[in-house]
Amino acid sequence: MVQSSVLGFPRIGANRELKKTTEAYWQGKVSSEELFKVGKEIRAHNWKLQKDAGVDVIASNDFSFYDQVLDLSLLFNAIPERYSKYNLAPIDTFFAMGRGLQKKATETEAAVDVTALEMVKWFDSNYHYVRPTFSHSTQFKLNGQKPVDEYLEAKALGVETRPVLLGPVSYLTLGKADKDSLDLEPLSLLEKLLPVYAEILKKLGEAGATSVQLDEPVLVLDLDEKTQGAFKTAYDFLGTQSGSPAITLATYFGTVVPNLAAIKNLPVSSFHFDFVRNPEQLDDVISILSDKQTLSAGVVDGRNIWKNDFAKSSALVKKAIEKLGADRVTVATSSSLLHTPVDLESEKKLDPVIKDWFAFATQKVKEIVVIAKNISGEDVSAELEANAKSISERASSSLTNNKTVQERVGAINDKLSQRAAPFPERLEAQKVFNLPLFPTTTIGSFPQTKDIRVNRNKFVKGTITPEEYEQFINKEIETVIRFQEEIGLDVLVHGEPERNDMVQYFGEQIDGYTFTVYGWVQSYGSRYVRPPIIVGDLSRPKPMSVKESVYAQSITTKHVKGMLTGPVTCLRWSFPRDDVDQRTQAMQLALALRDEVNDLEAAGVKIIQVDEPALREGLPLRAGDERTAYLQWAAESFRISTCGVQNSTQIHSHFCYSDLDPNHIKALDADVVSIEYSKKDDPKYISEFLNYPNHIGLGLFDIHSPRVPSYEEFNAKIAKILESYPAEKFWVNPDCGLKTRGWEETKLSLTNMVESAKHFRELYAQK
Ligand code: MET
Ligand SMILES: [Zn+2]
Repeated sequence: MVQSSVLGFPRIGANRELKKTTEAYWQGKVSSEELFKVGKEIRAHNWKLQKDAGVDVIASNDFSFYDQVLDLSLLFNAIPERYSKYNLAPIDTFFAMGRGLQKKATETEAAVDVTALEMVKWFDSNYHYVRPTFSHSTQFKLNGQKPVDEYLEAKALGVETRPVLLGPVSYLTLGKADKDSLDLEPLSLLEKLLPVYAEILKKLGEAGATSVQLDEPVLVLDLDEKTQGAFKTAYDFLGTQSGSPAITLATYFGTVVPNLAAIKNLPVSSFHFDFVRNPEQLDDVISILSDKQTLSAGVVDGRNIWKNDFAKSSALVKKAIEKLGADRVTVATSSSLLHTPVDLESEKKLDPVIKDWFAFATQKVKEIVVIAKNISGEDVSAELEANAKSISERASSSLTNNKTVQERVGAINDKLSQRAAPFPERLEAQKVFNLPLFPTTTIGSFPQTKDIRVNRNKFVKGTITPEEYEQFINKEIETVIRFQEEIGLDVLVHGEPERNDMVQYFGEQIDGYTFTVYGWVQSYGSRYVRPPIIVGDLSRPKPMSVKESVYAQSITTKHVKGMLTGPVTCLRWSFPRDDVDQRTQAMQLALALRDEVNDLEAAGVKIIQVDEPALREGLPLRAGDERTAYLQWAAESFRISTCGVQNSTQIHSHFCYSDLDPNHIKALDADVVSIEYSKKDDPKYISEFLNYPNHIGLGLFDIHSPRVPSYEEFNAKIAKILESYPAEKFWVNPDCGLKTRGWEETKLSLTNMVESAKHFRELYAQK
């Protein structure tokens, strides 16, 4: 029998139970016991679901209350002193590291005030992990034993699992040196870290685990020699400890071929590779297996929602079996299913024709089992037949093709992606805005209050009329406008109250998209997104955002910035088609957005921001032709969206939560960009932006945290930046939109920020 394996299951719960309970815990409404209970229920549910489906290898320790990388930092005691010094309960230290904590002193407890650790995109996905942060004083030791506890918890339920942990080389490589230890090379800590890994593996062995999955996703990146060499050091050590479970070394999201030398001859029992992304690596990876090593073949996509093509997957697995024998091959998901929604069955509103093309996590679990059965010669002919029918119906469906759109994309020429004049000339034309030095602005969204959500739901359900809803939205816009006027912001926004999500809102107005009701996927912590699904060719039947921006502009004499989501971000934060290349989908979106930008301008909105926070995340993981091509079409699609305007119209763009390369941003030729910066605090980062030719706002406070930075803190930050950064290019803004924040902290933070900008304006006026 060929075995089946799932590398990890979504942990948010079928009804987002995790989010509800974690947020209630943060608000002090439920106890930690209640929180732990809900975590336990979700885990039990997930394990049982997989066991009932017939999966042979089920993961444990794939659960986390915030992030699995942060779990490891806690487990290994990589806790910077600024968190540990408060002696909080472990779960509170954990959350403080993930999201910061600010608490007034009480009679029994001291005040707490600490910012979060940096949060970064997980490879090329929209999941964010909390970056491990090391200093010279980091003392690795076991702090609790979460993987063991969860293994035993599953065992007690009658489910034998394979615990999963991020492997040591990836854990260190994905981390960084803390501010006080900038000369520290994370990988230099390997020798210190390995004994602690060995200790937890040994404990797992003692608890009865026969195998563990160690994820080493950095193997799909370009690695220097030192990092390549670290695999040998790490696994020669971990793979030869007596009493430790057998190791499956797993990679995903790309090809491992350029790094094969680094993992050849390692004493591990098994390798897992992603054959959804890179089926062509099969022969090469098989060639490094020793006689006893087994192969876990990732053939069901952990990153998308399309139904698996059983014929194709079976063919690949059979090819592997021909070389290795059936007892040495496992059928697996390509990666953890963390990146897919939980259950397609919850979707009652989807067009049944389209629904038949999809598989969510629960369905993917079943797919794995069917493929394994098929290969083992069990009779699954009914499933195979239904699958083949669904695949061929989608391929020939009229729902996916729009000739007009295809022709318009075919007619794209260079002129479409060039502003009429270069930046210096545009800057002159944009003096009409009469902005002060250090102009202040925000990134677009303001707090999405309960009131907003309630009214939106009423509107969706039809219990209030479109007119009533519009009135409600206008009232919200007015509140946001008045507040910004009051504190003296320079470029105002309408606050985006009408948007449930920055991609979904536009997707819903673009033909070719479809939507789920329960298709939530974790983005970070308790923040989940519901990516819309690109099913067919994309076009915009009518304006999407003009009404709200025009209303906002009509009630103020200050400049209001129109807000749009860029083509790359729309693409990246959707589930894309797998039958058309990404460039084509980006171009279709670019043309739809170009019409929108031009409509905004014609309606009198002369400052327009097109957000591209996902630009970096889309970058192919390895240098090479694919990456060069991506950078080219990504920038081109942004410029197609934004280059149809007058020189005097000011185009802004915004980027967040990724390590940005100024060259990628430069290619967009936006007049002003705002980038996340508050947690970077790294002089190297700012120096990279020194030569950025256009204007730039470095984010001054973390919007993921309720913490309010003081006026003095803003002053210190700005002063530090201005030590090297040219004043005339510098905009003042937060890291990102404020939609996840409450009004109280928003008011205080923005007021302090604006006051600080005014302070520097005065200082510079005297110069
Ligand atoms: C993740 S980037 C968000 C940009 C958007 N305009 C907002 O303010 O929410
Ligand atoms: Zn942002």
